[in-house]
Amino acid sequence: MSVIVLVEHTGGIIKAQSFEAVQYAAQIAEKMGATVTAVALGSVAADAMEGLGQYGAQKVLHVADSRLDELHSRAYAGALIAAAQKEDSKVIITLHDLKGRAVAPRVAVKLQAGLVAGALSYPDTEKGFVIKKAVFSGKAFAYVNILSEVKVIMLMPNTFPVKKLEGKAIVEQLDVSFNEKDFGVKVKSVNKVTGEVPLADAELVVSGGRGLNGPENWGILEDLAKELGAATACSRPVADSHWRPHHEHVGQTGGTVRPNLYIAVGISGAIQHLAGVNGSKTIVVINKDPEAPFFKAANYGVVGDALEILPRLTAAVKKFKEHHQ
Ligand SMILES: Cc1cc2nc3c(=O)[nH]c(=O)nc-3n(C[C@H](O)[C@H](O)[C@H](O)COP(=O)(O)OP(=O)(O)OC[C@H]3O[C@@H](n4cnc5c(N)ncnc54)[C@H](O)[C@@H]3O)c2cc1C
Repeated sequence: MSVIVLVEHTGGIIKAQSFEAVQYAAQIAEKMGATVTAVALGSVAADAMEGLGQYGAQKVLHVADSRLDELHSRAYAGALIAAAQKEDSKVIITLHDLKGRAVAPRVAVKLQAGLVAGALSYPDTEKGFVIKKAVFSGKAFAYVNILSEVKVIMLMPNTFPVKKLEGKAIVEQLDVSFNEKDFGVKVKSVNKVTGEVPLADAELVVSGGRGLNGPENWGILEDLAKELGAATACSRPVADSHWRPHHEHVGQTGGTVRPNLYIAVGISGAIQHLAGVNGSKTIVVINKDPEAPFFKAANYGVVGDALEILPRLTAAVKKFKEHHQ
C-alpha cells in the first residue's frame, strides 16, 4: 500500500512546496506502514523525479504525456486515480493551491473519498483520522475526522519545514488512457505572472496597501524587495485599482502566503487580508496610524510614513549586506 502524492512542476522544475508535500506523505506513510509514491505529470527530467527520494518518496509514477505540462483538471484527476488504483492507495495528497483545488475534489468525488482542504496538521490516527484546518478566514480551527476508506488531503503549502535527506526514488512510467474530453480546455498562451521571486514560494514578502497612495510610489517598495530578494504582494484594493496585477493580491479572495518574513506596508490589516498572511512566521508592519489593526498581528511594528521609512529601510539593508559580505 502506498500514500500517493501529486508533485507539481513548472517547466520541469519541481516546486519547492511539492517537496514539503512528499515529506508530509512520508510521515503519514511511516505511521501506516506504507510507502510513498509520487505522481509526476508531463515533461519532467528523470533526475528531478529521482531526487524526490531525498524527501521520502520510494517511487515516482511518471505520466509522460506532454499535454499534462498545462493544467487539465480532468486529465490530472484521471492520472491520480489511475496511480491510486495501481498502488492500492487509501491516502491521496495534493497541495492546497490552484492545481490542488482543481484536481483533489474531482478525485474525491470519483473515489467516494472524504476530503480535507487546507490541512495544517498530520492526521491524528489515535482519534480516527483527524486533521486540523483553519476556518472563518483563519479566525478559528476545525478538527475534521475523515471517515471514508479513501482519504484525500490538500496540504496548505508552507506549513512544515522541509528537510533534505539521502535517497533516490525509482521512476516508473504509468500509461493512462485519456480521451479528448479530458483536454477540453485549450491553452493558447501562458503569461508569466510572477516577478523575479515567485510569490507562492517566497521566503520573504514585501506587501503594499492603499497607504502607498498610488502606483507611482511602488518603486520604493520594489527597491526594498530587490535588496532583500523578496517577492512583492499587495492588498485587494490595490489590485482592484490596477496599481498592481491581481496575482499579487493576498488574502481571503487572493493567494495565501506563509513566508518567514512578511513586511506589510500601508496595509490596515483587515480580517480578509490577514486570512492570507497570518501563517507568516514573522510579520513586520509599517503604518502611519498607531491604531491600525495590523499591529495586533505583528511581531514588529514601525509607526511612520511609508514613503519616508521604506527608502531608509532599503538603505539600512544595503549597508548591512555590505558589512556582512
Ligand atoms: C468578501 C471580502 C473579501 C475580501 N478579500 C480581501 C483579500 O483577499 N485581500 C485584501 O487585502 N482585502 C480583502 N478585502 C478587503 C478588506 O476588507 C480591506 O478593505 C482591505 O484589505 C484594505 O486594504 P488596505 O489595507 O490596502 O487599505 P486601507 O484599509 O485603506 O488601509 C490603508 C492603510 O494604510 C495606512 N497608511 C496611509 N497612508 C500611509 C503612509 N503614508 N504610510 C504608512 N501607512 C499609511 C493607513 O493608516 C491604513 O491603515 C475583502 C473584503 C471583503 C468584503
